[in-house]
Amino acid sequence: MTEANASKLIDGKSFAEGLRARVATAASRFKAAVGRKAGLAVVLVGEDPASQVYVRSKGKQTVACGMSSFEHKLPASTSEAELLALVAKLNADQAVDGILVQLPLPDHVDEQKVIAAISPDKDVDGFHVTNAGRLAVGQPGFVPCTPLGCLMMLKHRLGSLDGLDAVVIGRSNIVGKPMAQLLLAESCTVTVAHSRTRDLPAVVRRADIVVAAVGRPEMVKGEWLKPGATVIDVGINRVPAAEEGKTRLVGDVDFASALAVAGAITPVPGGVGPMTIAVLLRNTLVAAYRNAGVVLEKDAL
Ligand SMILES: Nc1nc2c(c(=O)[nH]1)N[C@@H](CN(C=O)c1ccc(C(=O)N[C@@H](CCC(=O)O)C(=O)O)cc1)CN2
Repeated sequence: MTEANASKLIDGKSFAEGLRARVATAASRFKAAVGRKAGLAVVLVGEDPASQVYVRSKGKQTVACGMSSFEHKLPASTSEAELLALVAKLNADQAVDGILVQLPLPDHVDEQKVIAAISPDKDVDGFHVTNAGRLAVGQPGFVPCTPLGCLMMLKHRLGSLDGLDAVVIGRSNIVGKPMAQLLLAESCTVTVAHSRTRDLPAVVRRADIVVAAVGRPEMVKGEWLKPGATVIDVGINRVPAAEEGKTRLVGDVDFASALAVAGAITPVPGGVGPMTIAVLLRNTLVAAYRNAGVVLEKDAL
């Protein structure tokens, strides 16, 4: 890669490392002030291989930052009632500041019901309708980790986002909608594009900021972009590799063609993904401070 292109990369891995270091400092201050570690409970139902990797990584990073990790691994046959009972137990547990139920859940469990059962003050995923509402009206709450990580990287790269045109491709509750809210709160002019959007390339070409969260491998092409645009690729898609039987990870953006046109871009892997877990740790610590009634230093995280 040329030096000019290398300078366009937004390195989520090293950004996440920096955030984790700040979380570790604030976690040790929390322990000194409150007399216990901040704690995160992660619940995994079933044996989805990717989810197992993410949950293991969450546990390891939680401990590495000086917080307590409580892992609950349940069989795929776990009933909705059993899962709801565990969530109720974790809601009442004083050692647990944050609760995360790894998604996706098996088909027989109603995801929305489970998310609704998590106390909004421990909902470090920011998926509860109360936190979605708080974000929509600009009240403090928990913001979903992936979009908050994207916003942190955008602000670090661009400074003020005031008045910029942003296009978010994808309208999921977990990424697209909260991402749009966050960009709106930064005074961007936001368009949310989706599968029914007419002439998507023309919509994308207007944007200073493109966030691709559509779940379709390499869909966004370089020729769609406004020259110099900042591109955040949320996609994590496993596709067949050139070598027989192997797979590789690609985003929702066609990286090679986009790199030639963009001003800045997140790679996959090593872009948005690592930030998702780092922001989870950040949210957990914020929850711990709030739940303990202790003030977290401004700009500590
Ligand atoms: N309850 C939740 N479930 C899920 C979430 C979430 O935020 N909350 N997000 C995703 C999965 N996820 C975290 O849970 C996650 C995905 C990807 C990464 C990551 O670091 N990806 C790497 C590549 C990893 C690989 O090689 O497969 C990267 O992009 O560099 C971290 C966390 C769905 N479920």
